[in-house]
Amino acid sequence: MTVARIAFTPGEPAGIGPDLIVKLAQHAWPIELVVIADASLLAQRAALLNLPLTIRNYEPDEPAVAQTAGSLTVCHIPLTENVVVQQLNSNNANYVLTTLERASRGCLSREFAAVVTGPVHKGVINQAGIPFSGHTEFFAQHSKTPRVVMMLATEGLRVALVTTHLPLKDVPAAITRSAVEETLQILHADLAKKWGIANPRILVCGLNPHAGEQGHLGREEIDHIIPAIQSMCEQGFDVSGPYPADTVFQPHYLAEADAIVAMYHDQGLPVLKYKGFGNAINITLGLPFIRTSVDHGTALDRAGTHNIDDSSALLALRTAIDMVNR
Ligand SMILES: NC(=O)c1ccc[n+]([C@@H]2O[C@H](COP(=O)([O-])OP(=O)(O)OC[C@H]3O[C@@H](n4cnc5c(N)ncnc54)[C@H](O)[C@@H]3O)[C@@H](O)[C@H]2O)c1
Ligand SMILES: N[C@H](C(=O)O)[C@H](O)COP(=O)(O)O
Repeated sequence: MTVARIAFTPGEPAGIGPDLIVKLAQHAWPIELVVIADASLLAQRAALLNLPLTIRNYEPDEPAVAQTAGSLTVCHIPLTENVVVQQLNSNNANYVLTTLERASRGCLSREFAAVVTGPVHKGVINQAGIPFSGHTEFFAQHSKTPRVVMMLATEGLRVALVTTHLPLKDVPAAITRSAVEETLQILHADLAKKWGIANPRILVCGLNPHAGEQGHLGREEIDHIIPAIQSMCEQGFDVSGPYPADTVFQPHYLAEADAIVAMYHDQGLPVLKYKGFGNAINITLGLPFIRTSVDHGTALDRAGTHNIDDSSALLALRTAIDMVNR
């Protein structure tokens, strides 16, 4: 049986991404885990954490081998400057983006079966003068995919977003009928393909308080969201709403739903993270490859300490492996 290769990008080098991959390396994996990062950074972080680590250079032309505990296969990308743990350095922003670009290129060429990402610091990349709003947008742009969907998932709840990293003032204009309908189509297709749910049931939030109160508290529901839902229903999809976002996250609604669609980041993700922070994953739907990620950020204050939770990273990797196998 051939062994799949999965790329891992640790993200911000001063944050907990390198710690997470050193911790993941303490397990054996049924795939070759190709870490796209500076090899000396990983060796230094393992030493700091006092964890065993043998680094093997990635050889793309050799057959992939399953990962043994205590080892990592590293596709070396050199840092621009040495890393001081917990200290952001905008001079390493290009390094971070080079790791993402290498992973994306490898996924598009099928060198890698999937990519799992650690957390990046969006602010420090922008501080370096490079416009960047997130992995989701980066991978969409790099793969020339016009629309992708950010979804976070934990036990008992999946939340997909119509808009991603957008200033709140720009959200209403982005809630168009086509944006909502395309999000629903991508979500429906990926729930079927990646989770094996034959006819997913999707509940859609409104944008305004009380889903617009019949137009008295905003018209986005009437003008855009309802027409998109109706169109999906006419095509035979099990989609309902718009529901007021403050009431839809109740057990009796969730019991009937495979996913909730929220209109913007902080409408849906606080609920998801309250329910499952640390035990959730972030997945980009609609990309031409599998991408999963942790549900948390760079946690700079905890980098290089033993005080981190690697549950989300473990779940992101296990989910990617399951999806590759499926
Ligand atoms: N996947 C990603 O790339 C991703 C996701 C979210 C946030 N971010 C970025 O991370 C940066 C910091 O964001 P933030 O401070 O809002 O969120 P954060 O998740 O980094 O930290 C929030 C709190 O949770 C704690 N925490 C986070 N992950 C933890 C873990 N694995 N174990 C133990 N404690 C953990 C932190 O110490 C902090 O107290 C921002 O630049 C943001 O854009 C990146
Ligand atoms: N929106 C994500 C979250 O809150 O967890 C996070 O910023 C990561 O986004 P990307 O996967 O696009 O980097």
